[in-house]
Amino acid sequence: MSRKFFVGGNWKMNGDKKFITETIEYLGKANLDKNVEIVIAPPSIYLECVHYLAPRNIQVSAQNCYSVAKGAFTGEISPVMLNDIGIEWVIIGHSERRNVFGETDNLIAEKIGYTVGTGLKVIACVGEKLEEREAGQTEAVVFQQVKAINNKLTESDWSRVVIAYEPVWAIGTGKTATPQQAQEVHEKLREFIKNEISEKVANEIRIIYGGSVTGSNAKDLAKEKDIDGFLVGGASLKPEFVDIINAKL
Ligand SMILES: O=C(CO)COP(=O)(O)O
Repeated sequence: MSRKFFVGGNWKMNGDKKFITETIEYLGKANLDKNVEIVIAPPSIYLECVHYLAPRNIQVSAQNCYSVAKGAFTGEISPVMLNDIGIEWVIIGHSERRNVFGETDNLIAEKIGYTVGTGLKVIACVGEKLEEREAGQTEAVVFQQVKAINNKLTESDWSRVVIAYEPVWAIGTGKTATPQQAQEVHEKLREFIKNEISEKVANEIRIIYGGSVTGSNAKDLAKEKDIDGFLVGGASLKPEFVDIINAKL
């Protein structure tokens, strides 16, 4: 079963108009692996601008959205409105949303369920904290996160979802999971999905890794059989993002 390699660049709350112009120009000129699905996620205020400027081989993602179409939810982003401006992807459940903004497994599952129903595609993030890993709870935590999402999805909805395994201890810390550590969790997640959802979903779903991915560690991570791509934070703001996209070449 071959799954298309997927590389997402999560800019988080970074970038300005000058950065966008320069980055789009740089990515537009770069030689990018044609077999890779590439998605960049700028802050919401720049979504339309990046969508307008981005070369055709690069899709655009929001970093978050809410679980209803419209209403009295000051400051929130509607999946229906993302569709309206031509955005195809949304990151939901990022660890910064979970840990800085207190989003629960349940809220994240609600958001993913609603968003996939509107026709958008979702990068659903899961991952354990350092203390959970040290307590031997990694599997229990990520399985529970996936289970909560599955409660809100049908089997066919999963074709619109990419799972990003992002161990919280590896995000923005420079402490990348080793290829073996990441592969181990990815493999277990795939097995869990096979038992909990279906063999088809387990075979087809992309499970990508995030957490201090760089131009120099991407190649080794990309060799692992259950690592189907990356969700990149800091390095997606730098020219080395191209090396990450091209990690399979
Ligand atoms: O959170 C991440 C991507 O969503 C990872 O961030 P870093 O690549 O900066 O560790």
